[in-house]
Amino acid sequence: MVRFENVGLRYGNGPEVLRDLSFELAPGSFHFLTGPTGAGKSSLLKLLYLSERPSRGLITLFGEPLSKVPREQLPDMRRRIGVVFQDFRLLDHMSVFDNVALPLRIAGQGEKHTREAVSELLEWVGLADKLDALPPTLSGGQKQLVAIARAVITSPQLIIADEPTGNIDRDMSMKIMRLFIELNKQGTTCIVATHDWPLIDKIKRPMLELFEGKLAEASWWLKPDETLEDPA
Ligand SMILES: Nc1ncnc2c1ncn2[C@@H]1O[C@H](COP(=O)(O)OP(=O)(O)OP(=O)(O)O)[C@@H](O)[C@H]1O
Repeated sequence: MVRFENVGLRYGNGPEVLRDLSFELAPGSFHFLTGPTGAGKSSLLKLLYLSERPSRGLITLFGEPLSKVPREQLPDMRRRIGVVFQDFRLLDHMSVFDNVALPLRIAGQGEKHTREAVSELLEWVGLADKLDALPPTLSGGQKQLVAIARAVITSPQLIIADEPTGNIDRDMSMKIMRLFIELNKQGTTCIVATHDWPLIDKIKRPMLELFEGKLAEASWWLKPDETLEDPA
């Protein structure tokens, strides 16, 4: 699904903020991405959702080396990726319904299909009663649920979340993580950047750990005999 080979990233003429990254995310896997502030987590995710290009090394996404994908095909590739941000990035002047519908409308889907898909997803995240609400009237957790519904409405193969539970209370954080786990069980590959150690500890999934732009040698991985349990 994703392969990095000796990838480095620098912004402009600055120093490399990511160095010698080599790893693979198998189709259907779930990984946490951790590391201290400034270690490069968001930068690594930007490479994954095609918002930055590597300064060196090779990234292969969906089996295709990115350096060989023509620029005009990048939007198609981007549509196979759902992204969730810590600050939600909802459009405040649009209703919850319209925010979630937006990716389908941009893709030119018919209104009947869009209505059905949006209703189903808002039911799934537990916001069926908030269709007409404007984002500023929602709690942080509810905004994140809307952002997740919007991220998955195009049925992406890869979900990328950058600190999705930052500033969200514990119960809602668990609910959000359960949604990612449900998506993963349906086959979506997930990578979730977080500092939330209690969540990581509870959910027990493989982890990529960044320190000063490099992957730690001793990232913690599930032992082969350790069973994955659903969070309580
Ligand atoms: N657009 C940019 N231009 C220049 N430097 C940047 C840019 N974005 C990030 N950086 C630098 O890259 C390094 C890694 O930043 P990044 O945001 O990827 O870290 P992070 O691990 O996500 O941090 P945090 O946990 O605080 O969000 C930092 O030194 C940061 O200053």
